Amino acid sequence: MTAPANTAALAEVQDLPEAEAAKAVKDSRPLRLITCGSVDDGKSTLIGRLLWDTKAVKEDQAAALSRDSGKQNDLGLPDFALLLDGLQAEREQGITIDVAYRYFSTDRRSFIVADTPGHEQYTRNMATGASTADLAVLLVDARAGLLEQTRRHATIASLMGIKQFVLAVNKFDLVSYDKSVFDRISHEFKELALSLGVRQITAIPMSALKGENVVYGASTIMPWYDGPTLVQALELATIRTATAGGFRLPVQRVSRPGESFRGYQGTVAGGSIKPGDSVAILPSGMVANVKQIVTFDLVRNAAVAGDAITLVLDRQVDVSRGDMIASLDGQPMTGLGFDAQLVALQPGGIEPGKRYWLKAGSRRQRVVVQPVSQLELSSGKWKPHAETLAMNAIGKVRLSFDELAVFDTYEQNRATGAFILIDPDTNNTVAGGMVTAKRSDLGGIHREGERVLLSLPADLAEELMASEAFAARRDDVDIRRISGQRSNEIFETPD
Ligand SMILES: Nc1nc2c(ncn2[C@@H]2O[C@H](COP(=O)(O)OP(=O)(O)OP(=O)(O)O)[C@@H](O)[C@H]2O)c(=O)[nH]1
Repeated sequence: MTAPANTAALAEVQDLPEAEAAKAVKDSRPLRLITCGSVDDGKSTLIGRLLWDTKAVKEDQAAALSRDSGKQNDLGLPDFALLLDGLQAEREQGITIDVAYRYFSTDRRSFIVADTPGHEQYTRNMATGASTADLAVLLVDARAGLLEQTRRHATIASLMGIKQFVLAVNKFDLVSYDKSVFDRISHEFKELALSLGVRQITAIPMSALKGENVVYGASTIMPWYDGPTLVQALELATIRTATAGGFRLPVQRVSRPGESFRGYQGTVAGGSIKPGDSVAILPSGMVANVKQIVTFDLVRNAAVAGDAITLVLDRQVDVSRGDMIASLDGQPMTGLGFDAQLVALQPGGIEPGKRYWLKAGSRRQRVVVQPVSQLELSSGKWKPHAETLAMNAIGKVRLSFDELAVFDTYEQNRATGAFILIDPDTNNTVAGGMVTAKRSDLGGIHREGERVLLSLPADLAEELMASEAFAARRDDVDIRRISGQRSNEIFETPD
């Protein structure tokens, strides 16, 4: 099929119901998507095709492509996958090995696509791409249907909070555009998606190579299909708002250029703030009001998520790098124990009971990880009592900290609910994960050298410190207050 001119395709897109079209036009933020699937399903070809047909390929790039490739496909078109070969290693090995971001746009919307690799050992890059995406395009080869790798990627994408999937049933030209193949694969996929809690699913039969149902429709070849093209599905997808909750500023730096000025710098990770608003400094729980919001060169009257700011408070408080400044209403969770889900990224896996470094934003803390269960990809079920989580395994774990940690759930805030684990022996990143809930542990008991450290809510800590029992143990027990938190609040926090 010869692709029609680009404008003709966009005219087709504009035939969408008015309300939907208005919604799509209004959204000026780019939609972020990932493409994933097994090796050779055609991801690179699909992205190349998207870039080509939306005219995102610059003329010089296009010329270079024709010159360079010498490899035209059987349709006499350039090999689109070559558009994506940014990395030398990729050319050498003929595979995609890192996350590459590409940009394209239509009249309706702009898009950022993360091309994530299909090889098993690169699950980590897939997780990286998925952590910021609004939508996942999962590719399958129409001849092969869903594979274990498709299931793994769909699972990671859903764990990363992606709620919209497009199933691209690719290479449809190789199955004679057979409707029954499409029905079977899309049915199987819908079952998988539903088991993952994903309800917004669009399955599209397509040929990335020939450009059918990617940007241009293919009604003459597949008259039985009356759904959207890939681009139409992307234009109508919703952009997930990263944060539903309150203001969050993970403090990256304390700025003290002179005696009279002290500001706390970082990038707003959620919500908004204006002068006069009350904030809590976590984990200490101290409270202050915002005096001034300063950016690179001006004083602002408000800041929102994504802004890099310096916050000046109205009083002297103890704030250091790694602390979180949050709105007083709707604070993040502070505690010593959290439930999380993670993906193990290194050959050694995750060892139960080992102390790792947890890095979340500007904060780095010691943590002990206890696997609770592991996802069995073939059945989609959680198997209890996981011991080690091997590489690529997806597990539910308990995180236990020595010192108070501050998190939102990933569901509520992707910036303040996500973390990576670092092996202190090798400095390798061994897992990427998301916090799912706070555990209602009542404080914690830890040993630091000869001394025992008891972390308790403020009221219990005070009670204990006043007791005679404690007076006798003063030399070997330290009591630490979990400030701002009282025991009844902890007991009432749902697990
Ligand atoms: N017939 C046909 N071939 C296709 C189609 N899409 C991709 N291919 C071919 O399938 C092969 C693999 O495509 P790629 O785009 O390199 O696959 P990939 O999934 O990106 O593979 P990796 O980068 O190795 O993960 C290439 O030879 C493509 O030309 C299609 O729709 N129809």
